[in-house]
Amino acid sequence: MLELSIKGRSFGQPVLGEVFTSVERGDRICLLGPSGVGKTTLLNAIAGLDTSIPADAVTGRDQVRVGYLFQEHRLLPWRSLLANLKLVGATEQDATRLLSEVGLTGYEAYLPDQLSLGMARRAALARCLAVKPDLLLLDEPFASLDPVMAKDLKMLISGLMDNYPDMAMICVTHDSQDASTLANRLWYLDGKPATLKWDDAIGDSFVVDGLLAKLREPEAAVI
Ligand SMILES: Nc1ncnc2c1ncn2[C@@H]1O[C@H](COP(=O)(O)OP(=O)(O)OP(=O)(O)O)[C@@H](O)[C@H]1O
Repeated sequence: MLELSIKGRSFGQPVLGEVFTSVERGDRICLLGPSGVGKTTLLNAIAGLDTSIPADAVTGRDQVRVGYLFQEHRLLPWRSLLANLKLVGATEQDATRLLSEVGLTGYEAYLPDQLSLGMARRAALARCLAVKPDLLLLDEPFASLDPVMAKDLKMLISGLMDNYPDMAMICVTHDSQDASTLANRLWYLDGKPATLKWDDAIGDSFVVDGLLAKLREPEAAVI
């Protein structure tokens, strides 16, 4: 679906190094890596938001609709949830259904600021789905949520991925458990400049933890 041949990205100093990989339909990728390594930078490059990255570094993007769940919800605060979804092209019926899919039936007329953080994030997720994405980019969707809300959102995302089997997902997280709950593939980004030190299918959390421990060893091999 997408071929990445990113040559690098610097902000004064190099952040991303070469990233060559692909994303296929149905991929559920967890993107892990140390804080500040360049995970959001990579998502922005994939989404086409970073104009410093040449367009031909991500082949196939013209045919791929992207839904991007940013760290902050970015809903228009003066519009109702229903109106926020309609603004990106959803019909009234689809917007109502999507809000129901994320557990927000009854909140259609609410403004984003009238919601809890977890609810606002679910509303933003519904807006992502309203564009009928082929690729869902999730940037730390569970950050700042209490454990119960985070678990609910994880189950919601996992269920959505089952309901939309052709959709691909790249989810940035700091929690290796999320990789085994949500993903079938792991990207581990590390180094200065950062490259993918691991890009492969994954198994359970025990395997992920062991793998990450190995990758974090200073002499870890670069793939
Ligand atoms: N617009 C920008 N201008 C200058 N520096 C930037 C910009 N965007 C990112 N950076 C720098 O690039 C590096 C990588 O940032 P990025 O947000 O991609 O990391 P991250 O892995 O997503 O971090 P975290 O896990 O803490 O969210 C950081 O050192 C950051 O300061």
